[in-house]
Amino acid sequence: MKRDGQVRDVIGNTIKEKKLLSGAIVCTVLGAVLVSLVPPLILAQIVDRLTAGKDVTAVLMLLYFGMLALTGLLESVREGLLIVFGQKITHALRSRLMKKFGRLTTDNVNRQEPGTLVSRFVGDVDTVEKLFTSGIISMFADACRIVSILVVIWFRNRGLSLILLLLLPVLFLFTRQIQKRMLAAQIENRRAVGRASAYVPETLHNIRTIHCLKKETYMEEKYDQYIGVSYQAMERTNFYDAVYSPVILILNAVVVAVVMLLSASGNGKILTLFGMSAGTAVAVLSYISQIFRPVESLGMEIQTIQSAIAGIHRINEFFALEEKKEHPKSTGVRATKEVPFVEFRDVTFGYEEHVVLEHMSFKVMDGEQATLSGRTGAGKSTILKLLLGLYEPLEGDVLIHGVPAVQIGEEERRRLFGYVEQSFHMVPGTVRDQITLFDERITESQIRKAAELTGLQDAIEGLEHGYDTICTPELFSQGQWQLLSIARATAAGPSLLLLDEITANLDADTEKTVLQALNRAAQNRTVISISHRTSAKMGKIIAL
Ligand SMILES: Nc1ncnc2c1ncn2[C@@H]1O[C@H](COP(=O)(O)OP(=O)(O)OP(=O)(O)O)[C@@H](O)[C@H]1O
Repeated sequence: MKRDGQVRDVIGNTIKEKKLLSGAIVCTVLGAVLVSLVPPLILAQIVDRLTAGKDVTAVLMLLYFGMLALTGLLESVREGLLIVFGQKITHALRSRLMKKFGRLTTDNVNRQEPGTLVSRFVGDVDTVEKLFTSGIISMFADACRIVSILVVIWFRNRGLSLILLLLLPVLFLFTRQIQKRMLAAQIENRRAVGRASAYVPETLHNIRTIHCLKKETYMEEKYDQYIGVSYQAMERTNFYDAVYSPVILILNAVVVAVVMLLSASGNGKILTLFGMSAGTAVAVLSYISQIFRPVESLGMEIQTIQSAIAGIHRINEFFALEEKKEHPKSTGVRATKEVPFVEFRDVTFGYEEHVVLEHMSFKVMDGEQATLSGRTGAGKSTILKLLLGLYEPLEGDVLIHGVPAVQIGEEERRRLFGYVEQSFHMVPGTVRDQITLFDERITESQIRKAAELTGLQDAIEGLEHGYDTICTPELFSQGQWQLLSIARATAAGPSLLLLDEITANLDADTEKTVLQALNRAAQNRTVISISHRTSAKMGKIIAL
């Protein structure tokens, strides 16, 4: 596991980078705790002066309201700063997650389920943000608050502080019990929501099959089942929430009543513990309500921290996934007459335990055209993946102009390879973006040349905004999308075209158009293709 990939390090780095912000948070947290202790003490003095028939000075009144205002101000500044800090953490974490995603091995990328991946980036990162906005720091502030109030009450009414010392642990345990149950329900809810959100894109993906097999009812029932589990878990959370608050309020009222009754009892012994002036009584009342609130929040904060720990654990699991090996990148892959363009030299490769290619050797020379042929599952697409450097051979060498395919640098890839798959994968953006894939090195004339080569230029120019039209799935027909695939593959002028059953999903007429475009694109290029259709086979046959 790479240490620098962990959530803890992202948080640590953010604290280091934002020293001023972190310092300001500590100051406002401690400041708010200390300043909030003062108003009840001033109030006690005011009430004591009034009951003794003395005047209350304007300064005392102003000080009281001033301290109240300062407490409010410090608390709001603290909340604001915490939100900013939480957002910095979120930003840093999401950027790090995306970086990690880009570095995953091809196998690990294939294994990611869209719903689960989205919940790593969204839900889990949000729980880490909450750790700061309403978890660990608020918990520290609340703990400071409870201790400081207990200290002040100890000097004002020893009896009450003893009652509170006995009561607070019980209250805390009760709170924890409730929160634990709530957490279990929330986790169940999150899992159900994850399953339900993953189910929607999955269903959309298979919607044709579902309609063909008339499986709509099964689909609806399955979705209902997922959201049903989620609603049940939410109802349990709401129930605990509804029970907890009234219990706390009643307890608060009972403590106040007991203390007031005892302080008015007239019994000398009781009064040594509970006796107090009218002013102190007012202050004590205020402190009691102040001490219950943080105990109540403490439970919530523990829950937030627990969810964040679960979120952190899942994010750390993602960070621990295996990354692509770093290879020294080649800077200049040069074509020479003596070295084959593509060479498989005694290659053995398999996915985990499953060996697909054994001691495979073949050569394709510069400008040559070859078709990979073999039964389904023989490993034809795997050969293209090895050529693209997505996987490394277990044994032997996969060479492009004598250089191992995995060592070909990013800059060189588009100049070397043009890859056309069975179906087109649209990227969000315009028609131009589909062709360039946001590669700024591809010029306007290269874009137009690629469109012309595939015979798509009239269709594109006929669109309302031409090359700047935003793409939607219904913009082109299936055959036209496949032509756009060829335009995308040839735009950067690559010397090798890799074609993976590009006409597999097309009717005979469209296949003819695509093959004509392909023949134009294949001029002066090396081509390795896979096709089961005899009509689409090009050049020499490499049998698997
Ligand atoms: N990412 C993967 N993880 C595990 N096994 C895989 C993976 N990709 C392919 N395979 C397996 O490797 C074998 C070869 O697959 P490949 O797609 O290369 O075959 P193919 O010859 O192109 O087949 P087809 O003609 O049906 O497209 C198959 O048994 C397939 O199940």
